[in-house]
Amino acid sequence: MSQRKNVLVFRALPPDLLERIAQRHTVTVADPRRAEELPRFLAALPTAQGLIGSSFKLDAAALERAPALEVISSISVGVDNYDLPYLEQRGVMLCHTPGVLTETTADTLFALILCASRRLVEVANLVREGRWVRNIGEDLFGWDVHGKTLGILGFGRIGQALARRAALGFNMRVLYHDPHAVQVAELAGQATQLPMDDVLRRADIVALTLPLTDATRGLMGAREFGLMKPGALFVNGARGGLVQEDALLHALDHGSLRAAALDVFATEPLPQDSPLRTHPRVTPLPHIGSATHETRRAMAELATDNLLMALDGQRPACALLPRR
Ligand SMILES: NC(=O)C1=CN([C@@H]2O[C@H](COP(=O)(O)OP(=O)(O)OC[C@H]3O[C@@H](n4cnc5c(N)ncnc54)[C@H](O)[C@@H]3O)[C@@H](O)[C@H]2O)C=CC1
Ligand SMILES: O=C(O)C(=O)CO
Repeated sequence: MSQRKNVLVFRALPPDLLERIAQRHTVTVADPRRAEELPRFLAALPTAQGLIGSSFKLDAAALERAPALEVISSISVGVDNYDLPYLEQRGVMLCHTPGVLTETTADTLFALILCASRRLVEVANLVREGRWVRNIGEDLFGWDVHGKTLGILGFGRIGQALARRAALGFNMRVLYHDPHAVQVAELAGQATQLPMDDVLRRADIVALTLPLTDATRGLMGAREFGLMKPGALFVNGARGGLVQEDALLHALDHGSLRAAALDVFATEPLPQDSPLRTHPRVTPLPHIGSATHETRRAMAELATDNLLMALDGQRPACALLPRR
């Protein structure tokens, strides 16, 4: 039996998974985003050997307070909340949850495309608010999705799952840009790799499915929105920091972007005074890409497995750091 260690759980876990961890290790549960739990979180950091959670920025300054740390098990595939060079230099293991959320997140992205194109929220509100008093007219018509060209920036797990839905289910042409992508057999002939600017110029719908890193921060700015086709739809299901939000708003109000469908924002939760919250041509979602019962459960299970393996001195398949 390996040594009992200190685990700090910084996001709610299902009780049975918490119990699995508690059978082997000493657990503190404290969500630093709740003001009343922050003192407990800070008090547990100095002795924590394992951290498990998500949606909280753990930068070098925060992690300096955790000198005993051996592993962070993130309940997410995106790892932009962590300072990777710092973790690497300290030799802290970082694990994440790739794969188990791919299909659900691609479903969400496709739902966003359909929602914004067919103006589903707008017309549902019309019915709810008792404003459906005659047949709707052209002012509320939407735009077809089938047969259009979808541009995908980031052709990894989620980008490819989105492409499958588009090409195989909706007869769409798929253009993508990804410096590291390999063509997937089932999409051969239906998805074409192009330079990013060409994807932007030619797509009716542009979707972001790439990670937020120092190299991709602010990727979509005035120049990039300016390259997009007049009347195009912009969809972000990856990270808000990929987009210069002022440039997006400018493209909506003064450029020729038709609409934006966004699951993610530079600051989350979206501030009350953000113009993106109420813009009539923005469909905003509260970062629900992976938020189904089944998928969140699968993510929590995988993250728990990763944590327990790492604390046992093994390297889980989902370890990103230390690099091999
Ligand atoms: N909205 C939500 O709830 C969710 C958001 N995400 C976000 O989606 C991202 C992607 O997830 P996966 O598909 O699993 O990751 P992945 O690693 O399988 O795919 C990302 C792809 O982006 C590519 N890429 C990197 N830099 C690029 C660039 N400059 N231009 C074009 N492509 C570039 C990579 O080569 C890779 O193929 C995550 O990092 C996360 O931030 C993931 C899950 C849920
Ligand atoms: O896993 C991620 O990166 C998310 O954004 C939430 O599922």
